[in-house]
This record gives sequence, structure tokens and C-alpha cells, in this order.
Amino acid sequence: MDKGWGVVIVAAGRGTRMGTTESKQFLLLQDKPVFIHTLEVFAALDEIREIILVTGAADVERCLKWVKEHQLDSRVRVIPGGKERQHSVHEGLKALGTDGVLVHDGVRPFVTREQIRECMAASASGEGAVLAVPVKDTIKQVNAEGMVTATPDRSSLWSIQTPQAFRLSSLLEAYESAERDGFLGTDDAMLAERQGMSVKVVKGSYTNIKLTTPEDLQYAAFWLEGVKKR
Ligand SMILES: Nc1ccn([C@@H]2O[C@H](COP(=O)(O)OP(=O)(O)OP(=O)(O)O)[C@@H](O)[C@H]2O)c(=O)n1
Ligand SMILES: C[C@](O)(CO)[C@H](O)COP(=O)(O)O
Repeated sequence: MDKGWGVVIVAAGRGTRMGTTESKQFLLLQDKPVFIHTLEVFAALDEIREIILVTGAADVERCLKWVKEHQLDSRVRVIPGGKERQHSVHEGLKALGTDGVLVHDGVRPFVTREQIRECMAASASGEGAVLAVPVKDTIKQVNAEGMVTATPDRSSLWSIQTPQAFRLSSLLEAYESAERDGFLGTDDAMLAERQGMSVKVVKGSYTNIKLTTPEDLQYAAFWLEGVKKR
């Protein structure tokens, strides 16, 4: 990894499930937009040479302002994204010039430096690595009529998070192949898997939540308050 690691942080979504007027990545947590909390974790790692923030075309200017206000402007580049998460990640990957890449959701602000490092290290033993936690609930498959059709064995089920780490050239190839085939996935590893790449799962933590629905914001405020008191 001569050219080191880069990270693509995606923050171009609309946050439909959150239902707020302001996009969830820009909501304030302790006076700071959510995505700034996320950027700060990655910016604190010297081994990350490039940080690309991908946001909506209409939000690039205000993101640049926030980035400057929080003294992250020497570390972070801001570019416009696309219609789906996959398109936004793809734009970010094209903007990087490193050997390794981490992809992370801008709305997962509680990832830790240790988890990021573990993910980078684990990708060396395979072709990719993802942070994840074992599923805690019993999972059921349910049909369109609301009836249970199966109860999969949860011992092999994991909830997948970000960051997800890969060699940049391989992940770019996977993204280009998905685009050619019109394939849309919900995470980066899915695209790598369809190229036959091996993906290692790294046990993360249940606190690395993605802010998705309104109660996640309450959890985030509660969590940050606890961290402040420690
Ligand atoms: N076109 C998109 C869609 C999503 N994302 C980003 O991908 C991450 C994870 O996606 P998700 O939680 O699904 O975010 P949204 O698409 O914003 O939410 P929703 O699906 O509820 O609309 C978020 O950081 C989001 O900003 C992105 O960069 N570009
Ligand atoms: C990449 C991801 O965070 C893995 O859990 C997630 O898939 C992204 O967004 P989603 O729209 O909630 O699936």
C-alpha cells in the first residue's frame, strides 16, 4: 500500500426514513453537524492520506464552509454525489488516488479509530473487510401478506456496518461492472462479492449505529452525553 489509504464518506442522501426537513447528515449533535463528527474520527488518523466527502450537488458549498469552520479543510475534499448511495460511492472512488479505500456512511458518527484500523488490517488477509455485529434478535422471513415463511438460523447472520475496506482498483472494477450490468446493491461488499472477491467480517460494536429513523437521534444525543461525562 505505497500510496496509502483513502476514505470515501458518503453524505448525499435525502434521509427519507428520518423524515426531517433538514437532511440527517446536517442535523446538529452537540452543535456540530452529524457528518462533521464522522469526518473528525477519520481525520484523526495519520495513515489516512485522502478524505473525500460526497454530498448533494446543492450542498457542496455549505459543506465546504462547515469543513473550514471545523479546521478540516486541509484534509477533506468535497464532491457531488449521485441518485443512490452506490452512485455517490462510485463518484468518491473515482476521485481517489490511493491504494486502499475505506467506504463509510456519513451518518455513522460513532465509529472508533480502533475499529477503522482493525478493518484496514483485516482487509490485508482477504480482498475486503467489513465491520459488522452478530444479529441479536430472532429473524423471520415474512411474505407480502404478513405471514412468517421461515426462521433462518441466526448463528450465521450479521448486521453489516461501515467502514468497508478494499484495494481501490478492485473496488472500482466492481463498481464499474455493477454499473455496466445495472446492478444496484445496498453496500460496497455486495458489489465485491459478485466479482468473486473474499470479504472478511470484523466484529464491530452495537454502538456504531447508522442514524436512520427518528429514535436513532435520541440514542445519539444520549450516547454523546454519556461520552462527555466519562
Ligand atoms: N444518493 C445517496 C444516498 C445515500 N447516501 C448516503 O449513504 C449513507 C447511508 O444511507 P441511508 O441511511 O440509506 O441514507 P439516506 O439515503 O439518506 O436515507 P433514506 O434511505 O432513509 O432516504 C448516508 O450517509 C447517505 O447520506 C449518499 O451518499 N447518496
Ligand atoms: C452500507 C450500509 O450502511 C450497511 O448497513 C447500508 O446498507 C446503507 O444504507 P441502507 O439504505 O440503510 O441499506
